[in-house]
Amino acid sequence: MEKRDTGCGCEKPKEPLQQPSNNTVNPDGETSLFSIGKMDCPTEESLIRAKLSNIQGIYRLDFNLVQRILTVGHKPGMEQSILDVLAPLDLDARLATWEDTEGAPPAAKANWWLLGAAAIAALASELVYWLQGGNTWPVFVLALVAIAGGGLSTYKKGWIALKNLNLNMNALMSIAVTGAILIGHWPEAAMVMVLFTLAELIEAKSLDRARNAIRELLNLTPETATMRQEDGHWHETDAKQVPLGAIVRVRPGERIALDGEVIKGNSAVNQAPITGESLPVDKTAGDELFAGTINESGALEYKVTAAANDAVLARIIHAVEEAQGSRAPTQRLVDQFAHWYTPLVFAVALATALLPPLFFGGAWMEWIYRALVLLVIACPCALVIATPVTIVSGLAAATRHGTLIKGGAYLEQGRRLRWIALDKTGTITHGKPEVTDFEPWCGTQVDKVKVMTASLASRSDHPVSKAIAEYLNVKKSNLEEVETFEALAGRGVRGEIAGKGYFLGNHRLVEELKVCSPELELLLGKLESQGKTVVMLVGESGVIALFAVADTVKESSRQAIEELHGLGVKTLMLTGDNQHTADAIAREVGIDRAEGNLLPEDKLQQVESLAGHGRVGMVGDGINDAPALARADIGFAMGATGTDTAIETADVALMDDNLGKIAGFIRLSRTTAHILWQNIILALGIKAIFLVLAFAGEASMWMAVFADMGTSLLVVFNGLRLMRK
Ligand SMILES: Nc1ncnc2c1ncn2[C@@H]1O[C@H](COP(=O)(O)OP(=O)(O)OP(=O)(O)O)[C@@H](O)[C@H]1O
Ligand SMILES: [Zn+2]
Repeated sequence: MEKRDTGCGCEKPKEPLQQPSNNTVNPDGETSLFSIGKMDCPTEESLIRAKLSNIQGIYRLDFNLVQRILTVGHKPGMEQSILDVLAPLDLDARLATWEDTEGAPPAAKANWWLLGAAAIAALASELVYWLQGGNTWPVFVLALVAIAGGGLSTYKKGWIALKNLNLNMNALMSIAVTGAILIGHWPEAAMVMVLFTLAELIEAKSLDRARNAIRELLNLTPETATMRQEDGHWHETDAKQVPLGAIVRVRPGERIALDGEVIKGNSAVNQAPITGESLPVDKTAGDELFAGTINESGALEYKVTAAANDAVLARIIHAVEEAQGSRAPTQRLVDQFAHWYTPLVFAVALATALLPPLFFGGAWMEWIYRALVLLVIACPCALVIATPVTIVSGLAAATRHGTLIKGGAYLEQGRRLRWIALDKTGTITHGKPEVTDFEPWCGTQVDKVKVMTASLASRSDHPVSKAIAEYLNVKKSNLEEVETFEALAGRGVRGEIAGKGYFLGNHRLVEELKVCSPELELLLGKLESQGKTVVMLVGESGVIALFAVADTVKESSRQAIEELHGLGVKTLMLTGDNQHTADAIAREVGIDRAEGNLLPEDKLQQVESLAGHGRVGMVGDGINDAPALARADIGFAMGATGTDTAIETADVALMDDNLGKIAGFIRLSRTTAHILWQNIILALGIKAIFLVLAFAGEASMWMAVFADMGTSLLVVFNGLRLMRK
């Protein structure tokens, strides 16, 4: 259990963001994170897996290659023994937490001078060999210098792998280089070793870029904040030291250092770092501010509401980093393939070295050489690295646009969505309805009706109730005491005032109470066909008054729906509101189908009934949409800056309430899939070509290393391309 120091003893620590949920859960188990400093190429992963997977008490292993984090689910108290098992692998393993992964350990320091000298020695060896027409002692010496300078670490890692009966790239390279030496190809052995080491270094560097892409978002928050001291002076303070409740000042043009609530001043704030929307938002006393956003026009004073490491932005970043650990389906497929590929090529190489000379009179030296080339080709590195780099770049791009994706799997699945179900209130509309009509129904005194209604409505958080309470504007001291107050899901509220029962609710409720009448029905029909929502105050003698409220459609909704249709995605509106209103709003924004009068479980059922027609996404703002959001293949939460629960429960959280982000997400998912397949075809294609060439004796060893290095770099850069999307 990890605790955050919120800087205030009485503050309850927030729950850590959820781990991706597709893991086996063991109720009495613990989860530990290990930082594996030298886990660069996926080859190290299989080494660790082989070591740990057979140990009693370990039930889960998750590798996050990009962050170099290994998550182990195990019986309590096993941390040290896990470290002991990992120690001989020499991978620099240590216990870690998500908080202290601050910039994952940098790639092993490259000794460029040594590598440069090794490269010169290798080239010189090649040159001398060519000038003197054969292997002379200077050729040996130069080649040995090159191999020692460039390849010792490869040999060391290769040896550890071989000892563990693991054929990783280092093992294959060590065998290939040693083999080349044994058959007298000295300069080539030297060249291959130097090139391989260089390739590894460049690859590690490019992975660092992907790794830091998300971290860089965190650098958006200033290190210091201007805090008011007890004596009223302003003082520049380390942002991490600012306690909750402190008063902080931010000048125009400055970035906001901490989450807070404005207490003084007016300004426009650019919230793009969080919402991806660069249109400034006006802020005044009482409004929320987010760390990392930019204060544009005026000076603001605000009260700090979250410690630095608890800011919305910090929590987003942790969520995305954890999301990188969950494997996308393609990645699992590729991993499985790689698992078989290397041993298979190794077997083929062995056969190539032995069979032709033994049975078909081939020349030994020639066929052994071809076998060695095959070994070089056997590395699946490019293939295995291609997927995580692409996915992580995609996740980073989405985060930059204010879309928080909770796992690579969702990014991959997004392009398959055929239906999007949308909630009405707060998703398509602003969710801030206003009262348009007030009609007393029976001859009760209007003033009394207002007080009764306001007393009930002010007890509820529902937008409709809030609108009514605001409209009636009854002084707090005049409100009646409400007893046994109760919210009736999808209907309204009830409570007792002065011993008498009252209801405030919709048509469904009125029908259930059997107090409807044809006259009422007529008026309801008229108001509803105008897109209004009607609720009624009901007393013991029947309906007392009618209130109609109308919500406005967001300007962005119409275009967002059009974009979805353009992508071939069908839309369905699901709402607890009446069918007339549902139809009116649906028509206004161009939604394909609308279903009204739905209770939360009906929304779930609607989503379920779509499941037969391809993947289904559901967009909602939380409360009565939760079951449907959970059932959908991808659940989208709107306006996640407001609620922590949205960040934590949804599969994809949209940081502001612009529906257009859904189409953006689907497009990004399609591009990601494109690049993924490009990468896989590229990696496999180049291998296939070289396999044939090597077999035909047309490929030399260092062509093979070049090809391998080139492919790795190509797929990494191709993947990083997504980051600019
Ligand atoms: N607390 C309440 N006060 C007043 N009316 C309510 C309340 N709760 C529900 N209602 C009535 O019941 C209807 C359905 O409510 P529900 O919360 O299920 O969905 P909704 O808010 O209308 O919209 P959506 O499903 O699109 O989010 C509301 O439109 C309203 O008429
Ligand atoms: Zn009726």
